[in-house]
Amino acid sequence: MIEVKHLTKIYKLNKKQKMELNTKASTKIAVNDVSFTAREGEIFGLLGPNGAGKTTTLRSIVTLLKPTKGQITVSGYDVVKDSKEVRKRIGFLTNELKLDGHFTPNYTMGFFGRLHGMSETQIESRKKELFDYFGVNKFADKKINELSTGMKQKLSIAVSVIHDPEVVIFDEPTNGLDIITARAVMAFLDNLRTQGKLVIVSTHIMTVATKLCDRVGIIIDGKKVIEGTIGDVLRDTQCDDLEDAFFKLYKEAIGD
Ligand SMILES: Nc1ncnc2c1ncn2[C@@H]1O[C@H](COP(=O)(O)OP(=O)(O)OP(=O)(O)O)[C@@H](O)[C@H]1O
Repeated sequence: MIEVKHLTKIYKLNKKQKMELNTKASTKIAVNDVSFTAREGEIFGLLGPNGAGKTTTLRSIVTLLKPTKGQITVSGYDVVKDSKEVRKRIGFLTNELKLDGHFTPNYTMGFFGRLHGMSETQIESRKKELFDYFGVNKFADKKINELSTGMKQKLSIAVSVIHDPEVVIFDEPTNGLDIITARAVMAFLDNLRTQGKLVIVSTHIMTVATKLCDRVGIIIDGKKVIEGTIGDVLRDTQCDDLEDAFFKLYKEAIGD
């Protein structure tokens, strides 16, 4: 289980950031008192427009950012005090993960497996499972530079979950992917849910959330405006689809 309690993240802004945001303020509240719970066997979606605070929330969960206020626990471990224990249990996937193009998929999987303290036997068996699933076998000894974009993306996912984590956090899972790769990624996440893993994804694409997520939390301008199953959200907003519900909540939140 992941419990996010009253998470607040405030960034200090440098001169350049102040100019970009067109503000004189010296800080930016990226996440403002956000709480939610996600459980094993479900895909929880963190939804919101660009800049809403999704990435900041996910990076706080995976121990890459320290919350300014509030507390997050992953399987009972505090992300600040027990960050090592949290990292063992989590796979963090982002399309920004850059693999070194001079190495092969085989070498890369071994390298990351060893980083996670896995034995060579464990690495080989997990590698086989993931390469079979994503169809990487034919390319396992080619340089990553020579692979197609879709294949590189599938390999990045395989690398991120080499240690078979119980929790998988995926920032914008389908962003920038072609339709075939996007479908393979969604099927993979669905499969993780079937295995009883806890999956959290962030997305601003409501059709992806509708297809994939059991429950969602919608964040607008750093604040959570609703949490529940897709059915709960539709009922509470009296809308027929998630996109309409999202726009209704967005208008209410920004006071339009
Ligand atoms: N390191 C930082 N320093 C200052 N401000 C930041 C920093 N990182 C993010 N922000 C600001 O915090 C807010 C939330 O950003 P965040 O990346 O969490 O949003 P997001 O919902 O993931 O959106 P996107 O999909 O655009 O990444 C934005 O206004 C962003 O400009």
